[in-house]
Amino acid sequence: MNSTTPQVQAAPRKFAQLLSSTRRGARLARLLASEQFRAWEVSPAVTERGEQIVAELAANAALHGRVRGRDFRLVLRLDTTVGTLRIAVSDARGDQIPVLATAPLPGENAESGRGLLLAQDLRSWDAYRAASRRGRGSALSPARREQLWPAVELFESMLRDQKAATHLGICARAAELLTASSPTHDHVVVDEAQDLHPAQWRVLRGAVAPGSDDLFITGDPHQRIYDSRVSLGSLGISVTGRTHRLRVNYRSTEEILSWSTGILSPVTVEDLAGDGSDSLAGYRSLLHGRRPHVDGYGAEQAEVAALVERVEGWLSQGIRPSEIGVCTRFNVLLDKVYDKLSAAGVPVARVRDTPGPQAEGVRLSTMHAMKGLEFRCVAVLGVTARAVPFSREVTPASVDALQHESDLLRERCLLFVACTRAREALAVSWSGEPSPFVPR
Ligand SMILES: Nc1ncnc2c1ncn2[C@@H]1O[C@H](COP(=O)(O)OP(=O)(O)OP(=O)(O)O)[C@@H](O)[C@H]1O
Repeated sequence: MNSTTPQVQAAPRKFAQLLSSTRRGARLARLLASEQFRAWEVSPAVTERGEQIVAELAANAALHGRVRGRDFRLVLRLDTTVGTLRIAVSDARGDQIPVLATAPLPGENAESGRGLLLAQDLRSWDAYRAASRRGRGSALSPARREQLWPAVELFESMLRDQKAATHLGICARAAELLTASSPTHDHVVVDEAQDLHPAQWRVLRGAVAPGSDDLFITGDPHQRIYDSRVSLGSLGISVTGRTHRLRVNYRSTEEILSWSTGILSPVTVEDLAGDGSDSLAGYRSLLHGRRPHVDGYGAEQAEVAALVERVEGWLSQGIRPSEIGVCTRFNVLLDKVYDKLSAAGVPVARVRDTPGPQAEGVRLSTMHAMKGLEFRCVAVLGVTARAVPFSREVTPASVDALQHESDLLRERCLLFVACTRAREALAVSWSGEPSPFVPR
């Protein structure tokens, strides 16, 4: 059996069909899936990927898992709780279970461990075989690398066939072109540096010649919400003796700041340059206000109802709707908030629709999209043990203990980012069991 899960937002549905283990059956699987995605109004981008996945898995079931007279099974499922489309193809050979990998495949976003290929700019089998994971994450054995390499080549050839490229692939190519040419810029200013991938750093490094005023970099390692661990020195960016730490916060009140700092206080965070640890010691605000409201509810409905009341309370104090931000881990809960606030006559606007500063409406956003924003009042909803950390985003400790810790830290930072968007008032809530990251 094979399965995979591209991301979408859709209502809960299931489709299951038995098909003959033949080329014709595999073709039919693709057509049926395509029809089903259309009926479910799945976005064209996800439909396209979904069709390819069904075609690949069904072809494998017909080719490698064939048993005369037995069908293979296609199951499509839209999961509303987290907004995923799950595709499962079970071949007819239930007696021959494939060997499961004990470690996850590398993703795109880290210097070592996940994303090794682009992070270290590895272009050939020889380079991949010799690459070091720099003591982070569990090492991949030569045998496992040998298994993985054909998948890398297959992926790249599929991209070539479709004349497509990944974002980081384009960065790698851009860096290559810049390295081969003269620098294109005199100065480069970088913000939110903590979330840049090594492939993106290489583009910036290539754009400007090393010098005293080459790169001006700002970032906060406590706000790292993507898996981008970087050693700037190894990318030719020297920061030693050139850094300045900003310790006064002019955005949030001391009450909001010290409560939010409690989210990160149990852990150590690697510094921006990737050569040591950073801390929030001495980080302070000159502003004062009320302590954050931190509340648990028995059910999500009650939590959303309380949010509506809280927003109405803020509005009655003369705060404009656009000065209020509401965020959640997932769009599913955000949709419910949207409906309830609208039903109560409160204007709303989604951050993903990039409303201009003049646009009316309480801003609704996922925690990820809150990065870099600020509001007079912020409500962070759905801070449950199930959502933060979100287990599907966390590598099991049994697979890779170091990656597990790193994934948990990223989820912790996400909550920190969401809470520190508030200037004057912060309300944090959940229903059922609270997130273990909520300070006690
Ligand atoms: N020296 C200052 N005096 C008064 N207000 C300031 C000062 N510096 C910044 N601010 C205010 O503090 C808030 C945060 O500033 P800014 O967005 O530059 O911070 P930041 O470090 O980029 O934050 P983050 O990385 O968390 O998004 C803004 O509302 C800004 O106007």
